[in-house]
Amino acid sequence: MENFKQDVLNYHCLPIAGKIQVMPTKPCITAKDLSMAYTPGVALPVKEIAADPTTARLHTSRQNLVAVVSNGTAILGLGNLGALASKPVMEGKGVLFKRFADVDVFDIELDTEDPKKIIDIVKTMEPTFGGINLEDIKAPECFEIEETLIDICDIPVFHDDQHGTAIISSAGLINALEITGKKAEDIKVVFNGAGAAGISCAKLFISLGVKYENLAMCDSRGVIYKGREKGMNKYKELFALDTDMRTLEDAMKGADVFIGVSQKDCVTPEMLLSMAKDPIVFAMANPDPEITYELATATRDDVIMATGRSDYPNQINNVLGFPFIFRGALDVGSKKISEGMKLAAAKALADLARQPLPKIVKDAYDGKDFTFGKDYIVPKPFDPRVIEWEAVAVAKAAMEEGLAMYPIEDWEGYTAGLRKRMEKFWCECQLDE
Ligand SMILES: NC(=O)C1=CN([C@@H]2O[C@H](COP(=O)(O)OP(=O)(O)OC[C@H]3O[C@@H](n4cnc5c(N)ncnc54)[C@H](OP(=O)(O)O)[C@@H]3O)[C@@H](O)[C@H]2O)C=CC1
Ligand SMILES: CC(=O)C(=O)O
Ligand SMILES: [Mg+2]
Repeated sequence: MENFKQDVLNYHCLPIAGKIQVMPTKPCITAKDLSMAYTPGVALPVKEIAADPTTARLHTSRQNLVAVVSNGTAILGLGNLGALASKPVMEGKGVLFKRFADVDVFDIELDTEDPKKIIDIVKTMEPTFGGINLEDIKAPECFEIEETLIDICDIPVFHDDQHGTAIISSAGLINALEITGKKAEDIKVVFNGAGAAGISCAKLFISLGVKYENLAMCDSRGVIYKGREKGMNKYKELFALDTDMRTLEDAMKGADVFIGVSQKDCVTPEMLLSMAKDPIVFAMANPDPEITYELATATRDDVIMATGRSDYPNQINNVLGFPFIFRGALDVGSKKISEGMKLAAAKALADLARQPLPKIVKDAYDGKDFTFGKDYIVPKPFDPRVIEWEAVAVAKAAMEEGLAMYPIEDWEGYTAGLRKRMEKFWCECQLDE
């Protein structure tokens, strides 16, 4: 553990501080290059864009540039540690955007908790970016911020902790239900955490067929029930149950599914033992889950267990979402990321996990094979097929909903282009046919 700590700090510090840098995409070596990149030549694209703003897509890097915006009020499960402390996570999101989907990122850490200020700043930055990924902004402020920005911006605005998490956990749920033979309409689901991630996951679960009355939501004060007065807001109110249950312990009895988007160690072995047969447990608090993988699997051998971490089976983490969802949305020039696009992403991920694994993925995981089942319900982030399945599904859904400004006609060509584009990250590997 001590070694890992030092390795992580060294990774961040050496050989240069931080995890991302800006690189030019054009040479600037000769006097002619200089006169084109900068004045006088640069005046030409300026005039083109002023005359027709859509040409910014051709003359600038805007269409491939996403702002990862945070104020550090809900950094992972570590809480409100402020804008500056959130920067390693936001740089990390930038690394993942680039590494998994070749999307460029500026991380923007805003030193304010005032939703109106955040809305104003982000809206003002719209000319710079092709999309906005909000990150680690706590509930309930995150809802107002995202809803308003979606309304007033002409580029996709997506709060990753809400929808990224909802998409991946929906993919995991679809497959865990298939494995256990349970049906969405019949299951009892308990949420621990009624913030950004919890509320959004619950909404997407409802779209998958889970019934409102079978969904018990808990927050730091326990079960959210009708008539509760303390610690409520209009988003929690949507899920208030007519029930006598008051504690997480009450809610867990007989439940089929537990979704943890709260804090570490909230779930005890006794709670897990009180769940129904073949329980599905997604303990997604980061970096430490609501119950550890070791404890959960030692407590019950029929559990389907997932965490948000990469060092255990079944990583349910929004890394499987935001890079690929933005890739698809940016490529068709979608102004929004709709419910249809989110569901398409979830279904693509669920379908992909059912396919046999190519060699490249086994190689990335020390030769291990993963077959669809209890310990492999969602694809691995290093699976190069994720971009082809998920970005394509998202782009197609945007087109079907009439949201695409730049529709794609040649899907084979687009998919081949994605594969080519990612080759620089996979240069030493070969895909099995
Ligand atoms: N695996 C993944 O991909 C992701 C995981 N997460 C994880 O989910 C967690 C929440 O993130 P997010 O929704 O953005 O944060 P928010 O701050 O928006 O919400 C946190 C919620 O957790 C509740 N909570 C806090 N402590 C407890 C507790 N002891 N018992 C029950 N509920 C509790 C809060 O209750 P109250 O409303 O009463 O304050 C609140 O409802 C974090 O641990 C984060 O790392 C988030 C996004 C993605
Ligand atoms: C994964 C992530 O976004 C979080 O835990 O907040
Ligand atoms: Mg987050």
